[in-house]
Amino acid sequence: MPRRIALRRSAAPKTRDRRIRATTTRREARREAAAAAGRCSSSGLPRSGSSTPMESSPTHSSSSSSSLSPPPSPPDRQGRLTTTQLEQLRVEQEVFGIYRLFHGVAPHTRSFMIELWRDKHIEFLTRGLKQLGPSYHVLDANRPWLCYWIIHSITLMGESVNSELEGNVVQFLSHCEDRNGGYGGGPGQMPHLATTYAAVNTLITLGSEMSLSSIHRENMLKFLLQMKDSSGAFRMHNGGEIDVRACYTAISVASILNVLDDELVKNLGNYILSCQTYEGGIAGEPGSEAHGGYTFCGLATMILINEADKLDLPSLVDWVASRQGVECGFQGRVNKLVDGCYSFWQGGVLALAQRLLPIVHKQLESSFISGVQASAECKKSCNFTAEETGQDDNLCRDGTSHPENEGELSDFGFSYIGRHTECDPLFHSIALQQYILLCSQVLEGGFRDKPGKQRDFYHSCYCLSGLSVSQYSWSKEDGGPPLTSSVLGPYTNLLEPVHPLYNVVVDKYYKSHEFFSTL
Ligand SMILES: CC(C)=CCC/C(C)=C/CC/C(C)=C/COP(=O)(O)OP(=O)(O)O
Ligand SMILES: [Zn+2]
Repeated sequence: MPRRIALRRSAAPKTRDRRIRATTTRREARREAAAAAGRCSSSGLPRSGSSTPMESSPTHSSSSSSSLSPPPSPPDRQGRLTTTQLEQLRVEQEVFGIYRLFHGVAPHTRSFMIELWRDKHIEFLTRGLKQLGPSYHVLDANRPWLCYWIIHSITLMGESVNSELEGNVVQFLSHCEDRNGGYGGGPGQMPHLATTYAAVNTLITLGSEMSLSSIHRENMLKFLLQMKDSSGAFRMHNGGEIDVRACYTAISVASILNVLDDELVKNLGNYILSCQTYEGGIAGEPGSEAHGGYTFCGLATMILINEADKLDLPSLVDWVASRQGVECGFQGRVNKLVDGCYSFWQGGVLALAQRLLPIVHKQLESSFISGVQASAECKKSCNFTAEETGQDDNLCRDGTSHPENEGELSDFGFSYIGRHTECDPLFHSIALQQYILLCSQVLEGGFRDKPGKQRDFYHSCYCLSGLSVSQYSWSKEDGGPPLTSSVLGPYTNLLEPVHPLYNVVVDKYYKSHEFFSTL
């Protein structure tokens, strides 16, 4: 599959130049790491080859995984394992995963187990995408989602689909677009906010002129306004349910396409606020239980409409941080099992909150005396200054609203990503990478909820998105190459960074921002 790395420098504004440099540095760093490891493919990825010395030599004994046993043979220099090695590794991975689920500590971690099996993932994902053709009938109302999960996953690994597949996807999504705006789950189906979000994120991730210009923004705005309820919230579809997911998908689409207006935002913040529970997290609708998926949707929406300071952020952060368990992964809600997909839903919330820490401190200070002490403690480790956090952001840092400081509604997603933080991650990022690579990664390609479950495209997308968020969680500037110590396993495991508000790869976001801000 061809790899497209070319980025046009010509009319790029300053910020974009900075991004291009960051991208180049990231790719160079990954390439250098691959070269040092003896894997010299042009993209820095392990390459599949034909016969290798490892394959023709006798395999190492299939002895136990005790730490007294001799160190395992590494995979060959091209990153391939023999069938016997693969089988042994699978058994070890299952045992390790199950062991971790019950005991929460690693018995013995073998270095080659923590490798990201890129080629296998790309193979699994590309095969899935090709199967989405006209004869596809499984999950028929979900095809835009499948496109997004697969194409976003491929892009996170620094690859892209070939132009024929891209053309097919753009054409297919055009058939799903309603002539009055929005996208349905398949051709001729009723437009729905979830599939609209999936279709728009797919087209932005593909990123070509053909792809971006296929979206009819005026109709989209009309559709979004139709989904707006008098309460301020949104419905998933005409006559459909109202919930926080609908609010997020509507606002994410409006913001990224640069059509967000006051009418869409009216009373929305109060609705989301009414979904924050006594636990600290956010529920799907008022009166329900807090859940990681909805907490992500609620917080991202509030940031995009510049009302994050209305939420009780200290209790939200506290609730989400407490969802990372001894197994190293995240659970979605209290008393439930960990699951790889929450690596993004919960990990993403903490990545967002990391850049809201000045508001968290202010809320703690103005609440009660123990809050002031906690804030002082926290400040000592975070070391904020006004200049560091104040670069063209319009979020209130004193917990109150200042309409005179407010910028254009569609700017909040853009200014958020350029923001600098001195704060360390709010979760254990290496532990999360362990869960994703050791328990969720399937060696034949793809990711799963947990050991014992089947791989699927949804979990592949959100495990990889969570992995990216974790790898960059120590970076003080968004998108800058992380230190090797922030990336578990070989540096070739490094993924592309995502824009955590929309969950699209940052470079793709910048390209779309440039495209839609000039229209
Ligand atoms: C953008 C968009 C559409 C976001 C969706 C966000 C999301 C994942 C919401 C979660 C929905 C939910 C209540 C799952 C619980 O399932 P469960 O009971 O099977 O899982 P659990 O035991 O882990 O809670
Ligand atoms: Zn899941």
